[in-house]
Amino acid sequence: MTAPPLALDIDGTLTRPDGWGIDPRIFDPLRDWDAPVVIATGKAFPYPVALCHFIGIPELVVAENGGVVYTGDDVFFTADREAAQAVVEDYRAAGYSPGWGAENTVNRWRETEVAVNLDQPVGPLREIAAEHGLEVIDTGYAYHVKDTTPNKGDGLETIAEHVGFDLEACVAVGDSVNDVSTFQAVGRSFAVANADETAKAAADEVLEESHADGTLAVLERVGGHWTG
Ligand SMILES: O=C(O)COP(=O)(O)O
Ligand SMILES: [Mg+2]
Repeated sequence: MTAPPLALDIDGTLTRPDGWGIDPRIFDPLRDWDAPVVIATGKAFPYPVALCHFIGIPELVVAENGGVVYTGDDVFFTADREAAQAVVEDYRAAGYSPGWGAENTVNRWRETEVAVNLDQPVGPLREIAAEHGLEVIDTGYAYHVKDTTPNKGDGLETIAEHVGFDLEACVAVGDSVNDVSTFQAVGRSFAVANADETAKAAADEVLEESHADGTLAVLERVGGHWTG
């Protein structure tokens, strides 16, 4: 009769109905959640750490699409940034730009991949990434130039092992292709209504509600009366 561990994406999943900014309604239920809460995101490491800090929950974090994993005790890096940086240098040499401005905070603390603004041409980016043996994923919030190996699901497994919770009991919510590995790693997965087709196809259930409304509906459903 206890609450299940949670694996939650940020953008598209904890966001306000207009898609941007954290919905403040998620703070109290997550702070009071009676089981581990893992924030699994494509965003750079400081963002989910800060989110946990401001919610007031232990820092259990998968960042950079699995490139950085934090168990609360140890940090694991499963890729390095150098290869992605080389792709971006070639992209620049071809006349393009990551599209964030010179002193951007999107990539400033990013350690294992590089993000490119969605308003930049993705065709040449994909071509150059492929030449370097890397991939480009589109989360609906940014293009991520990354090593093909890391993913959120493997990061979540690392955290579950260290913290000691059962992934089969874990409930995940997400909205995009970078959440598919999370969905595959857990016992029960939900895609919010605004999710992309890949995430919807991979989820056990597609919610009627969008963004944080979807996540709040899941918390309502599974909180406290979970039987596994
Ligand atoms: O960083 C992104 O592009 C998306 O972030 P998310 O994985 O928390 O949705
Ligand atoms: Mg997302």
